[in-house]
Amino acid sequence: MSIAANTNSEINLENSKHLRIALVGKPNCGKTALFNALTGSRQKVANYSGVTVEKKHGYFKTPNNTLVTLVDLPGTYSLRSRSPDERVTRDVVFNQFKEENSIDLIMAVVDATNLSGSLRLVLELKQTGIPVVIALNMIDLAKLRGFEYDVEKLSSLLNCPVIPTCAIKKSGVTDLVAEVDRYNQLEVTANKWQEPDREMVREYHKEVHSIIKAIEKRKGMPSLWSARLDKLFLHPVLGLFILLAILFCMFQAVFSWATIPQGWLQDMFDSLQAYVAALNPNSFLVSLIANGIVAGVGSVIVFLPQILTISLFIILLEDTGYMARAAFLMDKLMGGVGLHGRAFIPLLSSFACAIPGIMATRTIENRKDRLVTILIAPLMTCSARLPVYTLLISAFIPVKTVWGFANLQGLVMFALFAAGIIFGLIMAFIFKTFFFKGDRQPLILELPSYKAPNLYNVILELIKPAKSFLRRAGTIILSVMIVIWFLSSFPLPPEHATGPAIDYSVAGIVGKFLEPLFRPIGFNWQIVVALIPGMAAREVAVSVLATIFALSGANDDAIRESLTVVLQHAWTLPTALSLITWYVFAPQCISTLAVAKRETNSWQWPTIMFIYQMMLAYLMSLVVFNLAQHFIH
Ligand SMILES: Nc1nc2c(ncn2[C@@H]2O[C@H](COP(=O)(O)OP(=O)(O)OP(=O)(O)O)[C@@H](O)[C@H]2O)c(=O)[nH]1
Ligand SMILES: [Mg+2]
Repeated sequence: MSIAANTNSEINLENSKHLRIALVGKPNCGKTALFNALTGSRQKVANYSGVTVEKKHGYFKTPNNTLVTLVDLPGTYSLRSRSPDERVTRDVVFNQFKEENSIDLIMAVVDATNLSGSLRLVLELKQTGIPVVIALNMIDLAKLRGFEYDVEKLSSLLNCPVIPTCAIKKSGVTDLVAEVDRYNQLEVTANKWQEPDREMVREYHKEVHSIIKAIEKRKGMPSLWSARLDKLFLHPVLGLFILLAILFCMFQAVFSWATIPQGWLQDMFDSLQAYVAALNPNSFLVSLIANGIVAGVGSVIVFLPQILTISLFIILLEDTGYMARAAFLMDKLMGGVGLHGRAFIPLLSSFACAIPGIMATRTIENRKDRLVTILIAPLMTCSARLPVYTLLISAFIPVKTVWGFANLQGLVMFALFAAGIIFGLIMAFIFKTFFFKGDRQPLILELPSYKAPNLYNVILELIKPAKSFLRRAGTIILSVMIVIWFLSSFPLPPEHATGPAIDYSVAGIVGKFLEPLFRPIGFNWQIVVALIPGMAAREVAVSVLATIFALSGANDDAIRESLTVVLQHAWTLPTALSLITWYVFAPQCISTLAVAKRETNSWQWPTIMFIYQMMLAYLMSLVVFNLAQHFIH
């Protein structure tokens, strides 16, 4: 069997042949699952089209000591390639990337439950002259649905090896690797591929049809369950209701399940902070560790259960195949504001983080549609906002049950997410009407069949956000917090100072200098100080507040209280509401702007993104602050 290895350095390049193999196939046929099975990688696998949007490399060695570089590619139905992600696949097949060598072998992945959708691409691939080996994947599902094929005949008709595989169970993988070892027996011919015109497409279809007729020993049935469930989930009224119910449960879960482990973590960090602080109240080092590191980083880490809860919901929606249905349901609504139906999945991914969301827009063909989607992606509530929302909601929104069953805090969180979506749609409408006029293309998206979520995959995908969250806490947040501690502690106050030491520090001075600018929207100087490093990573704002309040309280021997309680005393409700509003809209993330620059290849779009978000945030906070003051006082 193959030896899994992920990095170049693990492989001894001497004394071995080297082959470059590309995985090519229609979307959602299991290319990445096969890639992971062959190379031991952990690339994202999910049950909808357009999961992979860029090329990924992995490595393995065959029993004959051939070193293989395997390239996982975005799915495509044809080499004609329309959208940016599909173009990557075509460019790899035709060796358009200067920095890479040409492909020696194509591993064509064919969905055994849907041959007609897969074989046309195989016929095109055969035209390239590059040797092809076919993985007849999802053979388990095909069998289950009653399909039976004459594999040998398929192999002779297409004149290439065909290996039945089940990528998620790794079955057939050994045979596939054995075919790689027989590479020398395969013929390389000249490239005869031409961009297919209508007539050629018709010819291809005919050929596919006759191949299927010749090899199909028994015709299976499409999944009965999928058809039944679709009647429910795709129903124009009931379906929307179910979608809303699912999202509602997700936010309720954040404030019911997740708050329990969050409480444990909070207690742990509070005791740790108190313990460290008590070691030597006058030492700077102790203060740095207690108030800067433990209070700052701890205040963010306690939100891990929230991040995991939302991630779990999204992973389950992706893995079961529901996500593509949600895209269809939303298509009408999104079409109403001029958004492309394909914008749904990138926007939904932006709930985890705008960065993969913006990258996922590569599946959108039309540049204008893609730009609009990129511009509004940051308005979707990413997980980095969760700590800020949760903290402020816990501090200012009472724990109350409304309508007999709903948790009020969960409802407010739901409303914040909804605000992001609604304003995203409004902005899309404005952009589309004034800047990117154009016709709307219909959404063509193959609906995957429903599957029970794969436990291994769910755990694997859940570990990823947990890891990246903790990594952020341990790197960027930790380093920002150390800097913030210094800026909030020095210079030291003059000898007979009356106020807390932080008032005399750099952070205090800068915050107070900028405060007038933010006074109309109700922000005090502590918030202003928190917003600046919050640009590096949104959650940092929570850490900064924790440190500022820890330092402010350190002098007057106050009993250490949790940040939630401190905030309740320090801020008014209008201020809190204004800050929450700011977080819904403000461009508080440099990495998002950087990715927007990379994906659009210009500074123009991230600049527009920054300016419109800033204006929107200020304006909305102003409105909310004034309304709240008017009604609450
Ligand atoms: N039952 C079964 N499911 C499979 C098999 N291979 C993949 N899957 C599932 O099919 C779905 C799609 O798999 P991916 O590997 O993400 O497909 P892909 O071809 O990389 O998709 P894109 O990147 O979107 O083009 C996932 O839910 C997998 O778990 C298989 O052989 N049998
Ligand atoms: Mg993939």
